[in-house]
Amino acid sequence: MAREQLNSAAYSWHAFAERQDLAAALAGHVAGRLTNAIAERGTALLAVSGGTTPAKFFASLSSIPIAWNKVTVTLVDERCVPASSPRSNARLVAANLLQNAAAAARFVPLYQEAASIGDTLEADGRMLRSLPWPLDVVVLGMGADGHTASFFPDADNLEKLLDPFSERVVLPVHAASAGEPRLTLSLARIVRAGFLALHIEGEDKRKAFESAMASETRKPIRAVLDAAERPVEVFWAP
Ligand SMILES: O=C(O)[C@H](O)[C@@H](O)[C@H](O)[C@H](O)COP(=O)(O)O
Repeated sequence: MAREQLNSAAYSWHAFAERQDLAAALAGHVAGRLTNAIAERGTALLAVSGGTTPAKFFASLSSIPIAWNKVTVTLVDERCVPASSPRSNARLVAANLLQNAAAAARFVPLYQEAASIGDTLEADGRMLRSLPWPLDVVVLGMGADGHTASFFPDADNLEKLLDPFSERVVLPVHAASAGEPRLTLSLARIVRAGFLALHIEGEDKRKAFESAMASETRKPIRAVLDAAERPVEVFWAP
């Protein structure tokens, strides 16, 4: 059960005593939204984040018996590394989400090895534009620096990444703090999602989120909340 629920115009806060309880609750919400989308339009489009936080949530969601054969899964962002790399978000999703019932889902990666990032972008742009937009569900993570997706505060094209009116689907990211070059869905695509969740764990991230909400300096996570068409559902556990 959620321990506390706080609301503001930009977000709803759902706190859980245990990370496993959060994983089960978030998985239930996401499965319900995907099922509604399939009922309404015959298909559902889900974008998930990578990193170290989502594994429990992915495992819980993978076991829920919905019409996964009508679900397309893609990534919020990706490191520009081969799918065999331990840094790959596609590898994380394959190993943790596209299992059990969810193995029937279609997965569309963000990054495909190519001669250059430019070639990748062109191929991705074509492939991703063919997806059944808009996103029905997006699950974001957040770093302690207030980044989400690959909207890193030190990205050399941050203004373009955070443009809520961008026509772009996927954008390249070069940021010293990101490690390798990244690809990310544009903020404009993310904020139109029917259900936008932020999944964070630990005291550091709770403090980072609260700081980003209170700070005059607009962190990327705040830009997403401000531009979101619906309140963002924040799921947090210690
Ligand atoms: O590719 C990524 O790393 C993610 O998409 C990124 O946005 C992630 O959600 C945050 O960096 C939090 O990562 P952790 O879950 O590892 O703290």
